[in-house]
Amino acid sequence: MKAQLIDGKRISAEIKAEAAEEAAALKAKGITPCLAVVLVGDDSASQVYVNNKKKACEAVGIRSVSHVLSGETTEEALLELIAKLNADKDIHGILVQMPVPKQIDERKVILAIDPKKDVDCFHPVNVGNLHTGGEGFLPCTPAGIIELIKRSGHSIEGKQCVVIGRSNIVGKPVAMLLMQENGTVTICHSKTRNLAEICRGADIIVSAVGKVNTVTADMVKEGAILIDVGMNRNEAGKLCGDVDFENVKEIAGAITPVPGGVGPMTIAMLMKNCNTAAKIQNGLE
Ligand SMILES: Nc1nc(=O)c2c([nH]1)NC[C@@H]1CN(c3ccc(C(=O)N[C@@H](CCC(=O)O)C(=O)O)cc3)C=[N+]21
Repeated sequence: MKAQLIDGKRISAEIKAEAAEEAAALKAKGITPCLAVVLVGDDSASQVYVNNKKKACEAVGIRSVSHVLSGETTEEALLELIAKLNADKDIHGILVQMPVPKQIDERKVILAIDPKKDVDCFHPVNVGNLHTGGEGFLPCTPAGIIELIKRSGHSIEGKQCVVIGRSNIVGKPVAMLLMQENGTVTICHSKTRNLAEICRGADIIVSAVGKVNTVTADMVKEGAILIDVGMNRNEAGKLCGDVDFENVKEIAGAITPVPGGVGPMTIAMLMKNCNTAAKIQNGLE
């Protein structure tokens, strides 16, 4: 293997250790950071993610409370719960696990969360702050990607960055963060005509599509950095990313594995955001 393996497990552990110190410092001031996790329905993948988030809170010393609602929950009932959590001074972060069942409008849910408690950074006020480079939360997966690149020893400044995917949770915000790090950013998507050619010009590729083999070896420049946000199952049912890892790792300069790359970073950054939320709500930031 030619490429450096970017170890998301190790780097996320580093960040969680920093978050644990921060949480301890807050507790010394009489503030216990607390995350409320809301899960609607009994999707098994969502249950696993929510459990992982609770475990991370425990390890870091952040309190967590969970609300598990039936899949038949009405939008009104969910909005009511969010209003209650917004008003609760002991709760600093609110995370409603996505996706929500179809009778509930995801956008209304996001708008209902107090921006000061929006640790996902999904609320338009926080998205706006992200775009204007202001203070506040950074979205967990995109911020985790920037940390992965920097903490594995690479700089973004002046680099050609290609983001594949334009979702609100990954593609668009990670493009913005890469630009703020002084990268030159191209965003590609399903209607992009010459994806392979654009990728071949990239120093950094971030793939967030959700499709196996979106990035193959012929699309990668020698020495490029590959960040794989994909979470797919292959024919064998094995978890794999968007990048053809086995072949790309012989060409790339650095590459993230799936699992063990971007996924753990998302949760580590969530822990940081919970501390930030507690600080904001106590006038410390
Ligand atoms: N409001 C909201 N906020 C989210 O942040 C959010 C969400 N909804 N809905 C679902 C997605 C997905 N997500 C992941 C987090 C960690 C891993 C993770 O740690 N993955 C590990 C292991 C995965 C496994 O083994 O199944 C890895 O990649 O190594 C994956 C996925 C957060 N999400």
